[in-house]
Amino acid sequence: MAIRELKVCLLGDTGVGKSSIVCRFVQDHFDHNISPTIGASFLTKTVPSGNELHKFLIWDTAGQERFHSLAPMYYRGSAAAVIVYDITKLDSFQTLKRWVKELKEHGPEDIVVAIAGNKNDLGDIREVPMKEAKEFAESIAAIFIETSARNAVNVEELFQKISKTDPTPGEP
Ligand SMILES: Nc1nc2c(ncn2[C@@H]2O[C@H](COP(=O)(O)OP(=O)(O)OP(=O)(O)O)[C@@H](O)[C@H]2O)c(=O)[nH]1
Repeated sequence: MAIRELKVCLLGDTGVGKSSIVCRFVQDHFDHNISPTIGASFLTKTVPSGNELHKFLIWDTAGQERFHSLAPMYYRGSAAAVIVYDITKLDSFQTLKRWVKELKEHGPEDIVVAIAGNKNDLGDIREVPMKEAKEFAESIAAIFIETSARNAVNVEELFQKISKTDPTPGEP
C-alpha cells in the first residue's frame, strides 16, 4: 500500500490546546495537567485513507512568545499549518490572525491552512462567535473546524480534512 507523507505544523497562542489536539489525535488521550511545550515536539500518526496510508509528520510548536522566532523552522517545511485558537479567549483569535499574516508573508506559497477553534466543550464561556471565525476562514480560503481535544470532538475530522485537500509535500 502506498504511503503518503504529510508534514503538518501546529501554530497558535500558548494554552489554546495545540499539544492536547495532537495528543488526542496520536494517542487518543487527554491530560488536564499537560505542560507547555518547550521549543517544539514531533509526533507521527499513520491512518488508512482509501487505497493509501497517510503518514502525518506533526510538528507541535510552542505558543509562548519567547519561542516565536523558532516557528519558521517548522512552517517552512510544512504542507499544512493548523492554526489553533481557544474559543473562550478572544486574544487567541487575534494571535491567530497574526499567524495567518506571517504565513502569507513568509510561509510556503501553497501551504494549506486549517483554522481550529479548540475547547468547544466550553461553549458557555465562549468569546469568539463561530460565525465570525468561519467567515474569517472563508475569506482566506482556509479549512475551518471547532474541536474539543478534551471530549474528542472533531480532532480526527480536522486531520481528515487536511489530507483531503491534497496538500503538496513540504520541502525537506
Ligand atoms: N476544556 C478544555 N481544555 C482543554 C482542551 N484542550 C486543551 N485544554 C487544556 O488547555 C491547557 C493548555 O493545553 P496545551 O495543549 O498545553 O496548550 P498548547 O497550545 O499546546 O500550549 P503551549 O505548549 O504553551 O503552546 C491544558 O490545561 C489543557 O488540559 C479542550 O478541548 N477543552
